[in-house]
Amino acid sequence: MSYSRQNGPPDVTQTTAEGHPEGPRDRRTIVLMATEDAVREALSTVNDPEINRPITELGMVKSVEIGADGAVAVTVYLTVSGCPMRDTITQRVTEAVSRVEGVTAVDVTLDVMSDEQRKELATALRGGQTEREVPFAKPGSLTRVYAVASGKGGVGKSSVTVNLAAAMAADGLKVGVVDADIYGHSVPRMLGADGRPTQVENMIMPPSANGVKVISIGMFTPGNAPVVWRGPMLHRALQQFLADVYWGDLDVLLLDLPPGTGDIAISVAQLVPNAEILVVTTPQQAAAEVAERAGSIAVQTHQKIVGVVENMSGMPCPHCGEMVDVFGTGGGQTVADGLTRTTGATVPVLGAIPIDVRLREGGDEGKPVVLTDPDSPAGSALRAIAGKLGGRQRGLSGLSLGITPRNKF
Ligand SMILES: Nc1ncnc2c1ncn2[C@@H]1O[C@H](COP(=O)(O)OP(=O)(O)OP(=O)(O)O)[C@@H](O)[C@H]1O
Repeated sequence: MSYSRQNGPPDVTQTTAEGHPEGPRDRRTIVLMATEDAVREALSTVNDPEINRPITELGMVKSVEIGADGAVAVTVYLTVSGCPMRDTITQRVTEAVSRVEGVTAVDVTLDVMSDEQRKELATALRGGQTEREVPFAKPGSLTRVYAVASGKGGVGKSSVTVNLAAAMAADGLKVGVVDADIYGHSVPRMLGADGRPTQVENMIMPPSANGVKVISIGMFTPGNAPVVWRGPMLHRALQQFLADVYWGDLDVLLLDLPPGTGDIAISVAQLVPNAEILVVTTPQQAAAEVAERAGSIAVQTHQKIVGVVENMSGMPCPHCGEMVDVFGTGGGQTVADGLTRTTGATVPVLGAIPIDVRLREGGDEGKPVVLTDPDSPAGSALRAIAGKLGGRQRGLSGLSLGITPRNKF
């Protein structure tokens, strides 16, 4: 169809009926033509899958060209070459642009950011800060940080961490997990996070699974190689996980600590002094004594203990349903009472989780029981604890209230 000057350029986005020399009843359709503004607006609805912010804000749209036939060519910058999200980004861009009126075809070309562009992006993601700093330790931080500790290994600390994280994310909170159990990292598998983190300059994009962002040393070691690191290296790794990972605005960050009272617990206290300690123990008295020792490190580091979780608290007999106290009873309360005495602040038992085969299976398969079987005894106990921790008020201490004192005249 051709257009007279009178009708204007063919960038009109509506169909009209108007007068025509051949008679008023002749109905003409003006070809719908996409505008660059409309295409860019559509692109602003496309989030980068890892950073979770619009690609337009991240400087990822290199160019937009619209042909006379309505075919749109978009060139998108990837943050790194071989970005694992390239297909997702292409698909999202194609879908968003195809929805713009007048677009007849979409062609997406991928380019890669220069070092300079990556630096700018990393600085922008740090909120303009070029220096590395731990965002959760800043006075205005609204993220609640829980360091999950235990005395002995194998008491279910990682299982508890992963399930609490998944339950809070299912409740709509933005949740991250740092697998700080450097020697026994198991969180990614338990959460089903098998992706590798992408790096933009020295900023790391954490993979996410079941709505939870997660970072682990296991994502940086080849295969199942053991990590043989000493204190200062562990400290640097933890600092990187906290300062160099792009977490975005989290409601809750959970740190899965190694068992015992080692270097990492002290590093956590230095790097995130506002982290609150969550102690996991079994009902066994011997385990409780060690757990109490691990918890009481909080006295030296001046950290708060948010509570105790008793895991493996009995097992329902598969034949009669009666609870069998495989690991004895009372360990959780013993730890809570002991820590209350040591710290002088009330330390509650937040809940007791029974032994449940589904919890173990969920961990092996990367499907947390709180999601697959939320009403199972273990699932509902974990969800109740998550509700207590996730529902707590964010701290306001040290926050600017945005009040400007009035001048006195
Ligand atoms: N309540 C439970 N019911 C059944 N199995 C459980 C329960 N809690 C944990 N497990 C299983 O016990 C094993 C140890 O759990 P997990 O790895 O979470 O412990 P951990 O304290 O983090 O150990 P470590 O610190 O040594 O890594 C896992 O196989 C896990 O699936």
